[in-house]
Amino acid sequence: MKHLIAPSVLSADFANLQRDIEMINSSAADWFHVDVMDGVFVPNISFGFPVMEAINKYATKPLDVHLMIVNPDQYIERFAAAGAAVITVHYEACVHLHRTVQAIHAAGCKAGVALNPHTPVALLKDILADLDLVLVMSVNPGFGGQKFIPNTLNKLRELKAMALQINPDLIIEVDGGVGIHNLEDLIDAGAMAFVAGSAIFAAPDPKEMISELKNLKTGTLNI
Ligand SMILES: O=C(CO)[C@@H](O)[C@H](O)COP(=O)(O)O
Repeated sequence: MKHLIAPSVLSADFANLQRDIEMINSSAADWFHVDVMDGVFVPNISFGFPVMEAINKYATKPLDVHLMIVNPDQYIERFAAAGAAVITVHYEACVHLHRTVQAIHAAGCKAGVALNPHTPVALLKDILADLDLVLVMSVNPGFGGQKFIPNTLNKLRELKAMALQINPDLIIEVDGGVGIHNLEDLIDAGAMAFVAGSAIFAAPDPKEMISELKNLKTGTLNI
């Protein structure tokens, strides 16, 4: 399997959202990464259902929805109805994580769990078999344009080793400070899906940058 590129809509130009969505549609990207922030779980507010529905109206690729919100359970069906293909909740935001994962699957979506930089990968051992995806945060969630935290590489290696034992089909995604400068190291550490915001939208030619990210390492991943 070739690695997946998920441009983060958070870094798009919201005054020209349809234009940026169509750029992603016509690019080498695999998914749209949709960051929902509530101002409680993270110190920032992004957008909610109206924007998510607008993205879904024009997007022709799966929506990979990252919920940085408390009490995600109460919104899962609405995000599924708004077009989510993958719903990722935060480990740190869920008291009954297994129930939340069941609810995501019951809503017809793939289920992901995100880990903040300080949260050990080992805490996922007893839920890993039930997950489709783990999102390893390589910055503290809340803002685009932050610097990649190097310890993420150790976390990815540890998660990859766990996944090989427990859930070989698991998609390992990484988010925050990802770009052409570190993509190869991240692939080597075990990641296979890459969220990129500023690396794409601050590039002179965002569509060309998506192609560069997609084609950086030739061949297929050993997953
Ligand atoms: O979830 C988040 C931030 O909380 C990310 O998806 C960022 O939007 C990634 O932005 P860059 O670090 O790639 O600029």
